[in-house]
Amino acid sequence: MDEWEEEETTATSATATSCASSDGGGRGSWKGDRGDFGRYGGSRGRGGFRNFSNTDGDSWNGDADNKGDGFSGRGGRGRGRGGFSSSNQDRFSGEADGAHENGFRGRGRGGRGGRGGFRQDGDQGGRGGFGGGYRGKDEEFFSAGEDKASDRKDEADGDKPRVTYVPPTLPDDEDSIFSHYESGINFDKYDDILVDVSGTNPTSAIMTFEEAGLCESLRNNISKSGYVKPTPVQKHGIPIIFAGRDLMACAQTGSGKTAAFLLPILQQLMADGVAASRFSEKQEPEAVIVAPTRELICQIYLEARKFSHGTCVRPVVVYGGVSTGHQIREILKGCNLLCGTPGRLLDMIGRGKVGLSKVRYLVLDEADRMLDMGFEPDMRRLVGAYEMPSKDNRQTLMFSATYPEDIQRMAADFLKTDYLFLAVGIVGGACSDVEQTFIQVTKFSKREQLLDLLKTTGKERTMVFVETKRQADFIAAFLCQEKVPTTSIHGDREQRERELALADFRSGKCPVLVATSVAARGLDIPDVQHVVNFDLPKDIDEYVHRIGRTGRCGNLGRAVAFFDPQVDGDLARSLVTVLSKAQQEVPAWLEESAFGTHGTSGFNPSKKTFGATDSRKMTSFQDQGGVSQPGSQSAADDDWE
Ligand SMILES: Nc1ncnc2c1ncn2[C@@H]1O[C@H](COP(=O)(O)OP(=O)(O)OP(=O)(O)O)[C@@H](O)[C@H]1O
Repeated sequence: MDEWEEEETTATSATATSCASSDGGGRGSWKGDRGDFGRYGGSRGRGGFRNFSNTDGDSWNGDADNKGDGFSGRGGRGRGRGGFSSSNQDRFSGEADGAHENGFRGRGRGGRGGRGGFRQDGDQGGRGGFGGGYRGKDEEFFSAGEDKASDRKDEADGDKPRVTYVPPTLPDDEDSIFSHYESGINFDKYDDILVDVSGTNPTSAIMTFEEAGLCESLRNNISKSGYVKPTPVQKHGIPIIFAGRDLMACAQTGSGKTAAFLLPILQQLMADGVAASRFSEKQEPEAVIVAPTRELICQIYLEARKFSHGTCVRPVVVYGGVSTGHQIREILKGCNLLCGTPGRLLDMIGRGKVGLSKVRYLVLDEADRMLDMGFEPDMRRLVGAYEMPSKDNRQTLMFSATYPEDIQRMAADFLKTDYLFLAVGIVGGACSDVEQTFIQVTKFSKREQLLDLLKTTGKERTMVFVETKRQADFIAAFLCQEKVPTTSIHGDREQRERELALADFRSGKCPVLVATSVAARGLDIPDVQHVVNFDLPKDIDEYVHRIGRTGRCGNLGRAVAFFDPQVDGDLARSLVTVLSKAQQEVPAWLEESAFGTHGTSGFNPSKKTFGATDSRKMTSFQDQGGVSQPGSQSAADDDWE
């Protein structure tokens, strides 16, 4: 066996993930009201909530056959030397006998950590070199695997569980590849959105896909995907990329940013006759795309696979929680466009399976997230990696719906000085197709309010966002107990559980998905009619991304937020700003909470960077009322603010 080869388990051996099953051992108890989960663990060595599925039916049958099942079993006992901290300020000590962030008390052993401490997914965590460990709220469990010697030592020692999960083989019939949901009644209203391109010598927009001069296979794939005309970010973004310019693009959630970068990249690779070759032990992709979460990068990969269908360009995806050996074998079949989460991508580079010398395009999706404190070091490692062309010798493309000013300034380090800034609509603004409602609550009334709400939504797909992984498990368990078919996704779940949870949600088997911020960005799930912010996030951008899981591609959506004045007061001003910029009614009580009893006269919306535009400009577009015309482009450095 090669160093990376390992025995694998396939998806067929995955345990169930949603609404209660019974393979968890059957000894523990779930004490619902106070969040005391007792021995709420599940399977060996993970200490997490996992037997949460009723594969036979829709609702969780908490009283009878599952009594004692599901929420028990043996939790993980970390024995790593490191620690685990997240932005939730929780801390897991590897010595703590399973009492990790979620407060689950595991029994028995399992999940022994290496140096990275808590190591949910084995081969991603705790390697030497970068120190490893869990980094950031609910996201990548990371290691970059530079220290191969210590990797091998870990593996040889059997000092860490090996990730053996191999995702199910993707269906390769055209119906599956090109399945899509319909754009909504407001799709044409995209054309009314103000667009601004700033920077020197901006390019002209295209109005149709025909004008883009795409090759036939790409045109066919676009049409099989149901795309008739480009969205504004595509109209402007595609020619900018064709012109070889670096780009920082901001457009509202669900407005087609993925195709805006994939189509021109694929077109240019095809035009240049790039073709995958399996005759190399080290693959050299021409394009590298990074995104912050596993599910999002998989989705981007599926889009790339769809658009490159029937061509010689081969996309590959790498992300944590999945067998490394499996992913290396996929890479070695040929790789022109590599999609990856940062930790696993750096790992593959460190292992010498991926070379960067041919990289022409580097794409950061959810760029503001990729450059914030959690991922910035990885991004700097990536651009500084051996053979990675300098920024002058590659095209760097950044996309997001939000761009805080400080992040924009830092992003400039990664871009050529003459990059273009594309703003479609209000930078950082919420999608106006999402109707936002706020309900004032107290901490103790939230669960009942949620239940009442879900009774009115019936089987419509609803995402319920909470702040912590423990809360996600707790609320999901509570809903299941109340016979609401529910599943959950968060960073403590194994990858196969995360994938199954999403699949159950997509299929409608579990129409309610309780999620942490791991699902806040980018996920494009058809027919999500509702988003509930059970807990509001601390950050307004996070709120904008969360509610953007509904109301996508011209469809209408609804977002309900529980506002607890004791906890959420700091967010009130930003919320008022988001609501008013999305032309939605601001409840008087929220305004009062934001500005006191004296009303809003003379207020300066949000101390935060919301509403920022191209940071190279000094004032804000919104604050000046905006002078750009729909679909217009400002000339170089036009003072459109
Ligand atoms: N021109 C188009 N015509 C029809 N549908 C489109 C078009 N462009 C994109 N879509 C579809 O719109 C949906 C949203 O696109 P996408 O996921 O790229 O949005 P996004 O802007 O990246 O959102 P987010 O900010 O949440 O990441 C997808 O289902 C995509 O296939």
